[in-house]
Amino acid sequence: MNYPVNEVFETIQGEGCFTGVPALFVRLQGCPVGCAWCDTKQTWDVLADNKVTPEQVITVDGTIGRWANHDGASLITAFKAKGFTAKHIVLTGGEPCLYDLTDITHDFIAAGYSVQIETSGTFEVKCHQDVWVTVSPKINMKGGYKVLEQALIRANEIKHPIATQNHIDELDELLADIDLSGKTICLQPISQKVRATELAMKTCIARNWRLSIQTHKYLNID
Ligand SMILES: C[S@@+](CC[C@H](N)C(=O)[O-])C[C@H]1O[C@@H](n2cnc3c(N)ncnc32)[C@H](O)[C@@H]1O
Ligand SMILES: Nc1nc2[nH]cc(C(=O)O)c2c(=O)[nH]1
Ligand code: SF4
Ligand SMILES: [Mg+2]
Repeated sequence: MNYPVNEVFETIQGEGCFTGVPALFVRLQGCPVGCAWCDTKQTWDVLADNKVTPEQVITVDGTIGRWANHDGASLITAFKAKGFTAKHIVLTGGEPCLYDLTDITHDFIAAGYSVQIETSGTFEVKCHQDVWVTVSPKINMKGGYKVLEQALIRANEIKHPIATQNHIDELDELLADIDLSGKTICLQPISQKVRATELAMKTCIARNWRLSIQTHKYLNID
């Protein structure tokens, strides 16, 4: 199956449980969710005018939202051609679960990579059973509670972006009926704001949750 790929790069995972792990990022183009504070707004629309060649997306984009079709095999070939050495692949976006990720995650795992998906939980998560699923729940968004609940049940990690106490209260309400055993909960301050970071730290200490700061933004790397 082909997927619209916006960019591919090797870096250090900056967020969540795998913070610090060398990783190959595969960012898929397309997201209809529309978070006001989204840091990758260029990935929202899949515009025919922005279609480029498959070779052109094997590098950082950052602003344009250009895309090209790839499948798992063509991406693995591209990783090798680039001399990438990371063994962990992060499928992000955009919203990667707009697409059925069964094929691509099977290809990556068969090739010996560990795989993580970053998703908003607004579409059903379809992937290999060994994939680490990070759900960053987008509450009251398109998709509805049933879909979000399915994603939260599948999640290995729930990484919630927060700015105010209201965001924490919403998360409490959302998680009230979910069995959280074996899942890690992280709070991630929105846009490195000082007050959000203080609130996240305070709440993580009180609840024994994990703080996820976007370390790549402090390091000025991709
Ligand atoms: C760009 S999203 C792509 C994956 C998927 N659409 C999602 O929302 O999880 C990757 C991660 O960045 C987080 N994120 C996006 N913009 C952010 C911001 N300004 N501050 C903190 N986290 C942000 C999202 O919540 C998500 O955890
Ligand atoms: N270094 C780095 N870590 C990340 N973790 C999640 C990211 C994302 O945009 O999904 C991201 C990203 O864009 N860069
Ligand atoms: S769901 Fe993810 S990619 Fe989509 S707008 Fe929200 S943060 Fe951005
Ligand atoms: Mg990012």
